[in-house]
Amino acid sequence: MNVTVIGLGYVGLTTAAALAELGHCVVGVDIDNVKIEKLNRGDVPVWEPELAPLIAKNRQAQRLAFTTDVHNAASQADVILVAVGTPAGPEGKPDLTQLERAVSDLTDCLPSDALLIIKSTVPVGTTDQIATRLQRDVVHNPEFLRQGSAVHDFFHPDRIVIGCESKWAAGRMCRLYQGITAPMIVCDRRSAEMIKYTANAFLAMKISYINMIADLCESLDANVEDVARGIGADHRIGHAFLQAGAGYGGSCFPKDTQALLYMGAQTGCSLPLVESADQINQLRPRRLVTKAERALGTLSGKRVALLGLTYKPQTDDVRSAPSIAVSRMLLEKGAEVHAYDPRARRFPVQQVAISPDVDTAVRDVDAVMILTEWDEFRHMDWKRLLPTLRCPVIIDGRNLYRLEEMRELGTTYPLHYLSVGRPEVNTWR
Ligand SMILES: NC(=O)C1=CN([C@@H]2O[C@H](COP(=O)(O)OP(=O)(O)OC[C@H]3O[C@@H](n4cnc5c(N)ncnc54)[C@H](O)[C@@H]3O)[C@@H](O)[C@H]2O)C=CC1
Ligand SMILES: O=C(O)[C@H]1O[C@H](OP(=O)(O)OP(=O)(O)OC[C@H]2O[C@@H](n3ccc(=O)[nH]c3=O)[C@H](O)[C@@H]2O)[C@H](O)[C@@H](O)[C@@H]1O
Repeated sequence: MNVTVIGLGYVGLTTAAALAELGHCVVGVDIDNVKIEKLNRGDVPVWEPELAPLIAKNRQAQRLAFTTDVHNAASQADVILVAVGTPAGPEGKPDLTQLERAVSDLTDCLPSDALLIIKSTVPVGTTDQIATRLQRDVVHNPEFLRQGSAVHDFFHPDRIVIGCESKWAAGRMCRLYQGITAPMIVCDRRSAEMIKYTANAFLAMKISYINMIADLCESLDANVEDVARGIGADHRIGHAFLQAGAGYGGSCFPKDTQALLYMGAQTGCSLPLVESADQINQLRPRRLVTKAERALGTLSGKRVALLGLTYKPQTDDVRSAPSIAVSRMLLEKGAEVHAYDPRARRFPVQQVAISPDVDTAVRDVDAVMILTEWDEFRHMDWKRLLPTLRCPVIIDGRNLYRLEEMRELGTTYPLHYLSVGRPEVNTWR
């Protein structure tokens, strides 16, 4: 089929390349000239594992092309997917400006037999409104891929959700995804929109739940990792998303939980579980900064190195990353902040001094704070690094190291190791 994908961010670009790999003839459209020029030169504007070779392969096979010309691309299409951004606006209300523009750009070039699919995460009722406006069946097909494993997730989804009103649309969706083995959940458009928010909020609740329990573990001298292992073994709970730490970031969990709360407020329906998940998450950065303050007495005049700026490993994305709130708080308390991340781009807090490597970042600092679980940090040689620190304080916001390992290290190299929901190791003072 001829497919047009509008909006080439993490989702749109991955979807375009993966649909081409399935054998479709795909044109990716974006309003960002620079992005399209880059793609047409063979560069990939975002870093996502497996994506660059997939794009190169399908461009070479002439199944994938990029343009800013939506009219030309859409007029040939059997299927048009919209994957533009839907960021949070004031009070958590989703900002649909990009979507509105994409839909109006399409109104005068949409072939009568083309299927329009909204893939962006949108408030319940949005796809219905677009269908009414365009007077045709429009599908809502939410995306569940994760950054860092987007290509893998596209080809191995747990399910494909199709919100539509006609058998014709559902049939075309089956053809679009032919080659992918996954249960198809066909439902109405509003329920499909609701599934997306409900799934993200549930995962966010799981993380906040274990973070809440981690805080209690600290007060009661228990170990949250053992607790997570113990509860996760119950298949009704499961092991996934029980990693306590700095809290969730990224462009989706924070904005989608807030969007759900906004929808609740609009309809007079309170959502206390989601509200608590959000509140608990917002307090995670403060909790880590307080640990640093406790270990050092004061943060004023102290130098702190942040290891990891992205909201999770295997991505270059820093949107709503815990590192942003942590660095702002440290700076407010008078600390000097240095940071290293293997991939992060455009960190928004200007006063943070970005170092080219770990060695430079941690030299002469009063504390090291780990915020992203990059493999590089997991395998660091602390025996070599600890003597280069001014104070041997490690605040591990992602529980990267085993406590026995740190206790053993502490017998030869005095240190103060503070992690999340686990007993401290202190052989320093
Ligand atoms: N990032 C993720 O992992 C996931 C995101 N989602 C949802 O997918 C949607 C897209 O997310 P991302 O890919 O992260 O967005 P993004 O912000 O990375 O990219 C959006 C792209 O759309 C382009 N764009 C904006 N207006 C346009 C227009 N009128 N015509 C053509 N292009 C236009 C922008 O230039 C940008 O390249 C959002 O609704 C998000 O909530 C869903 C699942 C996963
Ligand atoms: O709607 C979206 O955008 C996507 O949001 C998440 O994907 P993503 O944000 O890319 O990454 P996750 O792996 O879910 O991690 C999100 C955040 O939660 C944190 N997290 C995750 C798991 C965990 O156990 N503990 C924890 O703190 C991560 O560090 C990260 O900051 C969902 O997992 C995807 O299914 C969804 O499509």
